[in-house]
Amino acid sequence: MDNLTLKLRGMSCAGCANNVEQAILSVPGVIDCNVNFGAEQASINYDSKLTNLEKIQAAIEAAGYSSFSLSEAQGEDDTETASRLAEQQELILKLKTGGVISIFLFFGSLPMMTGLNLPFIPSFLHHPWLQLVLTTPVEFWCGWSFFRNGWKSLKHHTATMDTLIALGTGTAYLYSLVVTLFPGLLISQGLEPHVYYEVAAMVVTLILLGRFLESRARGKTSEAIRKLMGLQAKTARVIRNDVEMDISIAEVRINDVILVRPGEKIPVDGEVIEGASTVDEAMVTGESLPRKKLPGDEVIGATINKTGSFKFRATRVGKDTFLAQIVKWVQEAQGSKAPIQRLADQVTGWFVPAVIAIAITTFVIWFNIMGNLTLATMTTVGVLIIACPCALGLATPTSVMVGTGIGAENGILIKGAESLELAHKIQIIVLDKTGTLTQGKPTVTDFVTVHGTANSNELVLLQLAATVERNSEHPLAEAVVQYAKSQEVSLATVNNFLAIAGSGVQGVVNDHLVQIGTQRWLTEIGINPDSLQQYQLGWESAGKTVIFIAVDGALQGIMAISDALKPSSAQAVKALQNLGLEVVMLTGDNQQTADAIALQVGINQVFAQVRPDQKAAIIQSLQSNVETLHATSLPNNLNKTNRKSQIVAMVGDGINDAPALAQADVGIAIGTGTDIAIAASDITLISGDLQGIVTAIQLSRATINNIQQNLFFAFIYNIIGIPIAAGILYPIFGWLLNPIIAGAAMAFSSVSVVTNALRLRNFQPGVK
Ligand SMILES: Nc1ncnc2c1ncn2[C@@H]1O[C@H](COP(=O)(O)OP(=O)(O)OP(=O)(O)O)[C@@H](O)[C@H]1O
Ligand SMILES: [Cu+]
Ligand SMILES: [Mg+2]
Repeated sequence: MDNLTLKLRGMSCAGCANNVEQAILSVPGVIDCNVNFGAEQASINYDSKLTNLEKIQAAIEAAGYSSFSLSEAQGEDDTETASRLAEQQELILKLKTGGVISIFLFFGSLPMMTGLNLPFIPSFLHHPWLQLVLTTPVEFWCGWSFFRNGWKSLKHHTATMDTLIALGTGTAYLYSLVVTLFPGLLISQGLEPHVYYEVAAMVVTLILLGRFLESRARGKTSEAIRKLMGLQAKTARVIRNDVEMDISIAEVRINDVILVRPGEKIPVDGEVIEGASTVDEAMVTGESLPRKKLPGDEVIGATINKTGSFKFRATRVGKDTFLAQIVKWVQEAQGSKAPIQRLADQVTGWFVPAVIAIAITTFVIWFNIMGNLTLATMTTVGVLIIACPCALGLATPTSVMVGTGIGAENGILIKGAESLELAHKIQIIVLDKTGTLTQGKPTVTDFVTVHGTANSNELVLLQLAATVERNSEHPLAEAVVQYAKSQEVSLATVNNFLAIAGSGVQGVVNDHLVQIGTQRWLTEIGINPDSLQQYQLGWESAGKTVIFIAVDGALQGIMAISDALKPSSAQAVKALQNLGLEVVMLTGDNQQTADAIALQVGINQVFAQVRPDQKAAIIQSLQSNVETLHATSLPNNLNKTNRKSQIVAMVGDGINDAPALAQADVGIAIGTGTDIAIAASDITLISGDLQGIVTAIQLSRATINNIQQNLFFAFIYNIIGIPIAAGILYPIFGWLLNPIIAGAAMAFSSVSVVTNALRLRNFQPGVK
C-alpha cells in the first residue's frame, strides 16, 4: 500500500471536499482517502499495482478540481504564490466592480425596500432596464465561478454551496428579468411589478467579499510552515573538483563537501570532515548552549554555525533533511481530520440537498397560502442563501491548522489532528525513566570487584566489560565504554556477542565468557549475584543503576551508573499532576533505583523491572484498567476499582519503548531519542523538555475549545437563519429576512470562524 498527499485547488466549501473525496475513492485501487478542505489537501492510500498518481489526478481533474503533489507544491513555492496572487487580483477586481454597481442598485431599490419617498435619489436609478444592464455583469462575470462550479457538481449529481448561491441569485435574477420583460403578468394577478436585481448583485458581491476575507485570513493559518521553511539556508558553498562555488541548496547532492563559515546557517544535514566549531542547535535540542563539533560529528541543516569554520559531507539533502521532515509532518498533520470534524462532515453531506428541499417547501407553502409569487420567490431565495454550510466546513480544519502550527513553533510536533484532539483527554501519563525523566547520558560513578578496589584486577575486568559493551547501543553500555576510556583501558575483540533486551549483554573475550546485566538476569542464568550486596543497596537507594559483571559464570564485580535528572523533570511532573493527571513511571531498571528516582521527581506510582515486551502490556492494562499484572509497585499503586477505559499517554525515547508508544492512546517521543521511538509516536517533543507535554495538553484544550466555539458560530447562523428566512416569523411579527441580509450573514459566518481560529495564535505555553 502506498501513501500520497496531494495539494488541491478549486474547492469552495466542504461540499466540494466531499466531491473530491468521492472522485478519488471511485478510482479502482484507491483504498482510503481523506480530503481536508481547510488545508486544501488530500491524503490517499492506494495500491500501486492498480493505480498511480496520474490516474488519481485525472479523476480529480474530471470532477472539476486541480491537484499537485505536496513535494511539487513545496518546490514550486514561488509559482504557487504567484498563481495564488493572480487569483486574488482577479477576485479583488470582481469585488470592486460588484461593490460599485451594488451601491447604485442599493440606492435605486431603497425607496421600494423602505416604502419611503426619498426625493434625493434620482428616479432613473430604479428603472428596471437600467438595473438589468447593471446587474447582468455582476451576476455572470463576478459570480461566474458559482455557476461554473454549480454546473460541474450538477453533472456529477452532487450539490455544493456554489449550487445554492447560483440557485439563489439566479432565481432572483430570473424573476426580475421576467418582471422586466412582462410586467403585465404580475399586474394581472394584482401584484406590483417589483424587480429584485439588487438581491442578485449584492449577494454575489457579499459572498465574494466573504471569500476574499476568508482566503486572506486562511493564509495566516499556515504561517508556521512558512516560518519553518524560512529557517532554511538559501545557498550552500560546495567544493566540487577543488572549486568552491555557491549553489542553491536545492542543487546540493549527497556526498557533496560543503564549507561553512562562522555565523552561517548550515545548509543541509551531514557529517563534519575537517575543522572544528561550535554550533547553535537550539532549534533541534532546545539547548541554548552551542555544541562543539569535531570531525565525525553530525550537523543538522538550518542550525547556526558560531565560532569556527569547517567542512562537512552532506548525508541528507532535499526532502530528507531533518527540517524538511518536520515541515512534511506538520503539513500532514494540518491536513489530517480530527474526529470531531466527522460531525460537521456528516452534516454537510446531507445539508445542501436538505436546504434545496426546504427552499422548495417554502416556495410551495407561501405560494399556496398567500398566493403571492413575489413573497414566495424571495423567501425561497433567502433560504437558499442563508443555508450555505461553508462555515461548517471551516470550523475544525482552521483550528487544527493553527493548533498544530503553534505546536511546531513551540517544539512540539503533533502528527495528526486526532492526537491533538485526544491529548486534552489524557487521564494517565506514563513516563519512561532512562532518557525521558533523566538525561540519558549516564556515567559510571562507582566500580568494585570481588577482590576489592584499586588493584590491577579491576582494570582487567573493566577491559572485559567495556569490550563487550562497545557492541551495545544501550546508553548504559556507552557509559561503561566512556569510563574505560577515561581509565585508559584499551579494548580487545569480542566473539559471539549477544544482547538480551531488558536484561543485559554477553560475549566471549580472550576465551572468557563475559556477562553483564541485571541482578535478576544473572540469577536466572544461575549466577549468584549477592556477594557485593553491601555496596549495591547503598547505590540503588541513591537512584543509581547497578549492573553486574560475571566472568565464566561467577560474579566478578558491580558497577554503579548514575544518570542525572533533566532539570525540568520534577517541575513537569508537578505541572502534570496539577492538571489532574495520574503520573506513572515505567522502567526496565531495578525497583530500588526506580523508587529513588521517583521520589526525587515526585512520582508515587512505579512499575520497575519491566522487560521491553511487557511495557506495551502494562499500557494496555492501564487503558482497560484490569488489575495490573505486575504488582511490583508501591502500595497505592492503581488499586482504585471499577475504572472504565482510560486515556493513557506514554512518553519514551528508546527502542524498547516503541511498542508501548504505539499501544498508548497518545504516544509521545523525546526528539533526542531514537528514530524508532519517534516513528512509533503521535507527538514528538523536539527538545526533549518534559514541560512540552504540559504545553501539548494545554494546546489541545485550547484547540478543542476553539473548535467548539467555531462549530457554534457555524451552526448558529444556519439554525437561526433558515427558519427566519423561510418566513416563520412573518405570521407573528411580519418579519422576513431580506435575502441581502442573508447573504451578509452567510459571508460573515465564515469570516468569523476563521478569525476565531486565528485567535488561537495568541496561545501562550504555560499560561492556563
Ligand atoms: N547493554 C547493557 N549493559 C548492561 N546492562 C544492561 C544492558 N542492557 C540492559 N541492561 C540492564 O537491563 C536493565 C533494563 O534495561 P532496559 O533497556 O529495559 O531499561 P532502562 O534503559 O534501564 O530503563 P528505561 O526503561 O527507563 O529506559 C537495565 O537497567 C540494565 O540493568
Ligand atoms: Cu456558503
Ligand atoms: Mg529508556
